[in-house]
Formats: sequence, C-alpha cells, structure tokens
Amino acid sequence: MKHFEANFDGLVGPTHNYAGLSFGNVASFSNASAVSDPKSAAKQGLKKAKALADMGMVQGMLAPQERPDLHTLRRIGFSGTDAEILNKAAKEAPALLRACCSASSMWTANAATVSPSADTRDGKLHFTPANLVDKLHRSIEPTTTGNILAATFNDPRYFSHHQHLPEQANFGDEGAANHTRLCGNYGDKGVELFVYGQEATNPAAPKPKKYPARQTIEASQAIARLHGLSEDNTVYISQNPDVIDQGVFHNDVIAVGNQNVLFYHQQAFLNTQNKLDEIQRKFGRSDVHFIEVPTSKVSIQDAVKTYLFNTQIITLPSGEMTIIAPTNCQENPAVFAYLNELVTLGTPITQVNYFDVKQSMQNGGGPACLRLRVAMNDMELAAVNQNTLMNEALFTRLNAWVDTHYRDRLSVDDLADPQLLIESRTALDELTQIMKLGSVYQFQK
Ligand SMILES: NCCC[C@H](NC(=O)CCC(=O)O)C(=O)O
Repeated sequence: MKHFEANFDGLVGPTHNYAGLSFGNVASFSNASAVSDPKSAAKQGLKKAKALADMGMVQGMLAPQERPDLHTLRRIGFSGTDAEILNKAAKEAPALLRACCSASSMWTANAATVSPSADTRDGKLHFTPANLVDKLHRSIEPTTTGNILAATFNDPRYFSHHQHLPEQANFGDEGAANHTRLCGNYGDKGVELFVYGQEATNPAAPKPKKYPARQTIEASQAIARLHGLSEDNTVYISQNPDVIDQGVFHNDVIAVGNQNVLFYHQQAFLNTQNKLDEIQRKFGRSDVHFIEVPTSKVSIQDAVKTYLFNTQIITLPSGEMTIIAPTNCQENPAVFAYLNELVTLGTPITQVNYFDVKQSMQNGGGPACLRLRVAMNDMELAAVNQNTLMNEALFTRLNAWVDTHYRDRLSVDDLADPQLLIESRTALDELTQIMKLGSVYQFQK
C-alpha cells in the first residue's frame, strides 16, 4: 500500500476582498479597503494547485463558502428581501456586513485539524473543523466547513468527522495552522505537534500583550482526545507570545514541518530546547532535521512580511523535498539569500519553487495557509470524492467557471450590491454540480 500526503487547497470565493477584519494580522490590517481582484485570486490559487499536481502530488480542492452570508445577517436581526437586508446592513452596521462577506474560507489550513489513520486509536482519518472563534468573520465558517469536508471525504469506513469545539474563547481553535506532524514514511505513526498561544484556564501562563492568541492549549488537548492520539505521539508547544505581538497570529507564520524536517524561526517557541528534546524522544529516530533560522539572518519582521515559513515543504515522488514559497520571498534580499543557502545545507530540502499568490498574501495568507494537508493511503484516496481531485480536466473546468462568474475588481463598497449575491450563489450552485458535493450550502436547502 502506498502512503503519501495530499494537499486540499481552498478555492478562492467570488467575494474575495480586503476588509481589514483580522486584528493581529499585519497584512489584513494594512490592506484594509484596498481593491481586490477575485478572478486573479482564484486563478493564482488554481495555478499553484495544478503545479503541485503536475509535480506528481495528490492535490484536491475544497469548495468556498456562501458569501454574503444572509443567514447570519438574518440571525442578527436584519429582515426583508435579500436586497433589503444587504442595504440595511450596509447603512446600519457596515462592519457586520463586511464580516459576512469575507472569502476567508480559502485558507483551508484553518479549515480543520487532521490526524491520519496511522496516528489514531481506531485507525481512521480524523477531521475536526476549527471553530475560529477569535474573529467574527471566521467564526461563521465551521458548520459549512464540516459539510464540505464530509462531502469531500465521504466514506465513514475510512473518515471520522467531529463537530467543531464549543464556540467559546477557552476553546479557541485555528485548525492545522497550529498543528504539524512529523513522521518517517507517511504511513508510519507520527508525532503531532500542537502549538498554542495561551492557556485559557491558567492566567499565570505567558500570553501576548497586544494581539490576541487565537489558539488555546485546551482546544489542542480536546482535539488530541477526539482523534484518539496517544501521549507518546503528541507534543504541546507554547508559541512565543512576543512574536504573536509582532504579527505571528498563527504558528504557520513562523514554523512548518514535513516528515523528518522541522523548519522554524529561532524565536518561534517558548522552552525551545526542551520541546525539541521531547520531539526527538517521541520521534524515536536519529535523522530528524531541526532547521532553525536565526534572527541574525531573517528578522521576525521579514518573516511576517515575506511568509518564509508559510511555505509548503513537500516530498516529491523522487523522495526529495521542495519548498513552495510565495514570490514575496524572492523580493526580499535577506529571505532570498537565506533560501538560496538553505538548499545547499545538506538537509532533505533541495529546491525552492516560487508562486505568485499575492491576492491572498495581501490578506495574510501564503501558500501554506491555502492548503489542508491530509496524509493518507491508496485505499483512503480511493474513498475520497474523486470530483474534488485536481487534474487537467478539473483545472480547465474551474478556470472557465471562474472566468464566467468572477469579477476582476471588488471594493468593500461593492459588498452590498445584490447582484454580487446572485453572482455568488449562481457560481456556487454550479460548483456543487462540478464537484458533485450535493447541497452543502444553506441557500440550497
Ligand atoms: N491562515 C491565514 C489566515 C488569514 C486570514 N485573513 C483574513 O481573514 C483577512 C480578511 C480581511 O481582512 O478581509 C485570518 O486572519 O484568519
């Protein structure tokens, strides 16, 4: 049986816009009210996904969410026809309208935490959608995310889907963006690393002063319990609160792992050496590569600006590892020099491939934010909804779909346009047919 890691990228939705919704995410705040280009955003994402499929990787797509979210607007008291609701919300509560229009589900690293079958007690692949409670616009994602995951990984013999954690700050959960798995071969039992920003029930524990810590240790522990992980294959690591205060709102802005490689910034964690020792002990092999990037080579500011660590480290069919980096890394001399040096250091990483995902980067989402990793085997892959898997035909079909339905210019003032709602629903209705997802959206029920 073959084992490998699949990547499921979030298809960028038709309302992709810059609304400055994420306090603590520097790019989101600094691009607030910029004009977006949803068509290019979706195509940039599709191009990256197709390139990985062409490299021989298993690549899937996850459908976007229904936005504007009229159901949430109704739930908070707006009434009338769809057009009247949009109009009233724009006048009376523009910030709430913006929160209900974000295409943020594109960042599927925040869709869920995933534990492969090699790690879990019952031998199934487990998914828990992230509750994303720290941000209003993201807290409305998990129910539909659960529907989309269940429609994509739709065979209960292999896949176990959990409900998202209770929607309360003690269980702040941001999904795979704060979770990394180290392993030998993908089918071997791995070590799952959960990185958190605060301990909700221990006020004396370190936490950031300026920006929110979105993930709690309590949420991480709950997920490990739900997924049936064991003590000897989980490690809980505290993020360094000082870097959260410099814009590292998720751990995947400062660290990324793949198989026996952990690539991280010197300032990423607290008690770094102890934690590396624990990982080494639980991993149980001598060939772990801890690649620590010193502040003297790359500052926190450059890491946040370029997303050096929001890169994907993937293992190619040849067994070599390559880094999938945003072109922003090429444009920063210190980061570019570091990446050029990295491939000569004798670690498993031997190449870097750059992709333009700037539409997403301007909202604080790099290549790694755009994908959900699912380590799986042949049999599990055969049980996945095959219409979600990237190939020549799906690539052509989705690009044509984007050309038909997406705008190439969207400002926050356009969000109340009733025509945008109609365009978005028409697009998503067609998408559920292309990907054979069934009725995953509320407007279809
Ligand atoms: N993993 C990357 C997530 C980026 C995401 N940005 C946003 O939601 C920005 C949306 C806006 O500001 O329009 C976030 O911060 O959760």
